[in-house]
Amino acid sequence: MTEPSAPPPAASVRDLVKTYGTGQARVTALAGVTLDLAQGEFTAVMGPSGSGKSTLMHCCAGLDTGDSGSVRIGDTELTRLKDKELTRLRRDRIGFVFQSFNLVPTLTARENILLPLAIAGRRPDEGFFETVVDTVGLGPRLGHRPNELSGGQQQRVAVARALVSRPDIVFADEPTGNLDSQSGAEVLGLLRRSVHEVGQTVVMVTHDPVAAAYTDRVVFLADGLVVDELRDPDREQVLAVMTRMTAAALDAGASDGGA
Ligand SMILES: Nc1ncnc2c1ncn2[C@@H]1O[C@H](COP(=O)(O)OP(=O)(O)OP(=O)(O)O)[C@@H](O)[C@H]1O
Repeated sequence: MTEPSAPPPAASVRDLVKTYGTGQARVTALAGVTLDLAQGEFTAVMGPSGSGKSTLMHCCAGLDTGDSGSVRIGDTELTRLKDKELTRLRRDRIGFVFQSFNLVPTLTARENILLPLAIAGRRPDEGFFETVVDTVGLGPRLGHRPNELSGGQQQRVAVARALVSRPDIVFADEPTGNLDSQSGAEVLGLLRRSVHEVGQTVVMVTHDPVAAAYTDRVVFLADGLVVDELRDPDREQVLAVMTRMTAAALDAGASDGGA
């Protein structure tokens, strides 16, 4: 008899290297990242500007490819997929939330939420649609167009759109970057509920220690490598790691300058 095995990670990255440019303009964005993202967990990716956060997220989401190493979504190895298969994987198994909402201005909130399913030719599961709309708290505003909604409400529509197809993993790139703190808290609370109540896997890039404190785990990048992580973080712990990383970068800069 075989033992029941633990579920595979929602995403796993092995020795991922990504460079941009050539010659003197060559930049190493990812220098060999290895990382597992567990199913049903809310993970934040943090690190200084230029540390590789967006590149890592884009490679994990099949929007960009590394030079070497591997990226899996579940047990699908992305580097082996042809363009069409990658497009289908992004459409069917991945959800996105962007800093700038990216809603279609001529469609209502309801139509925006259902758009990815319509594009995929899938019928919405009415029960789950209601659950998502309840969780997002948009009921009376579903008939409104984006320009009739506040920034926070627009981002909640974008989160609902990412959740409604029940993707294997949702990638959120600074989802609260354009929001005031109250609206940001609503969006973060929503993402956290989607993880803890619906079992969604969410990965979020953020610069904000308050946002990171909503997550189960924070992974810190510096110079294209994972350098630290925290479990069940609070804001002070996140700030302490960020301060330590800034001091280490200043030290390294000072010794480079002295060399
Ligand atoms: N298309 C590109 N062409 C050239 N260099 C790039 C490109 N995209 C990213 N880079 C470089 O790769 C490195 C990592 O960039 P990336 O955007 O992943 O960092 P980040 O941590 O997301 O930064 P930020 O917090 O400022 O958004 C940086 O040095 C950046 O300048």
